[in-house]
Amino acid sequence: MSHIAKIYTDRDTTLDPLKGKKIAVLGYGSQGRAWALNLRDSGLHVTVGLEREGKSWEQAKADGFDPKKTEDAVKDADVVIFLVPDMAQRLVYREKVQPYIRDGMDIVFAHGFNIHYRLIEPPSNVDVYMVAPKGPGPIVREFYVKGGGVPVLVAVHQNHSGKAMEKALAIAKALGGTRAGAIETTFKEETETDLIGEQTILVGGVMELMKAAFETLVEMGYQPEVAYFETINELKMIVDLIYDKGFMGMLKAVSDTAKYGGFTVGKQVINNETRKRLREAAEKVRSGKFAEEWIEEYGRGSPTLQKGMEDMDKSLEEQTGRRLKEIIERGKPKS
Ligand SMILES: NC(=O)c1ccc[n+]([C@@H]2O[C@H](COP(=O)([O-])OP(=O)(O)OC[C@H]3O[C@@H](n4cnc5c(N)ncnc54)[C@H](O)[C@@H]3O)[C@@H](O)[C@H]2O)c1
Ligand SMILES: CC(C)(O)[C@@H](O)C(=O)O
Ligand SMILES: [Mg+2]
Ligand SMILES: [Mg+2]
Repeated sequence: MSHIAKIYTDRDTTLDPLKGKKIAVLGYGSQGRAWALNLRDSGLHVTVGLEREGKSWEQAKADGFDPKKTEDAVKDADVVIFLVPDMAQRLVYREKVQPYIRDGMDIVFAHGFNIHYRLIEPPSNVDVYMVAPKGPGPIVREFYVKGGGVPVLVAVHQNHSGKAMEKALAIAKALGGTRAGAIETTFKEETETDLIGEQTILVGGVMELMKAAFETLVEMGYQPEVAYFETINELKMIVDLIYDKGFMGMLKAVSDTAKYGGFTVGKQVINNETRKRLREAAEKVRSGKFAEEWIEEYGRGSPTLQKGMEDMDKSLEEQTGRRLKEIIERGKPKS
């Protein structure tokens, strides 16, 4: 199969389609704060819309915004960006956005969940598009401030104006995304790959593999501090090498003993059985069954999510990490 993705960079993009437009950023959390700050620093007109006064409201004010109630930010806006949690978007849309939709408004997402699974179905007289950063919100901000940018995916669901992709690319540019690159995709591809990625590797897979390795060493009687540095702290350095220089660059930096053990034992730990389960998890996303399960869990007050957070907070690995924080901080490069 030969396919080359369409990738846009700063050279192919302009902020013009959004200049002078009023942009409402709904939510001021992980992505909301990064988007509001990056878009404002790129010269766009941003208003932060929030449900109520509280932590986000205070943070937005501290960052120099004058936050408004969601509906007030929306009433005035040309472009409405959904950066509240995925599960909260449907209600915010129904109660605070839908009543104020005007012809030619833009509805924008950072992840396709609510459109792909039809939880939000905007009318046909608006543009619906997505700019999905391939990285956590604080990194989207950090890279931008340091002159770089986190790569993004861009997609158009509804192109009422005929200019939806140009506007998606303008947001991608203002976010810093096109300093790296913006890959064109669909809501379906972004939604499914994002969920599969975060479950099987980025969040779920990495966390469980680190925990399993740490707990195995501790069960065998090794010191938790030694186990922490071995199975959790050093992973960043290995991943950074892969990030900077690819797998070959990483392999060249580790010993032959590590290469040989890695090639042989890695495949025994992550074996065909693991790949089968990875595929099953991916199919569960693709069939919509995961979305159904998550919506149901959220409807019950997210008990599993809350327990996961509580258990992790109390875990020996997290406690050990906290105890070693001073040492880890002291060792970090200073520039
Ligand atoms: N977190 C990430 O790094 C990341 C990366 C890529 C895409 N996304 C997508 O960005 C969007 C926002 O995710 P996030 O992780 O930044 O969100 P978040 O959990 O950090 O959002 C918190 C913000 O939403 C507000 N909020 C919380 N509950 C709410 C409710 N019930 N109703 C209205 N507002 C509420 C909070 O006050 C806060 O301002 C999602 O679509 C997500 O999939 C997130
Ligand atoms: C940062 C991630 C994991 O890539 C994002 O997809 C999220 O949902 O937070
Ligand atoms: Mg995600
Ligand atoms: Mg993601």
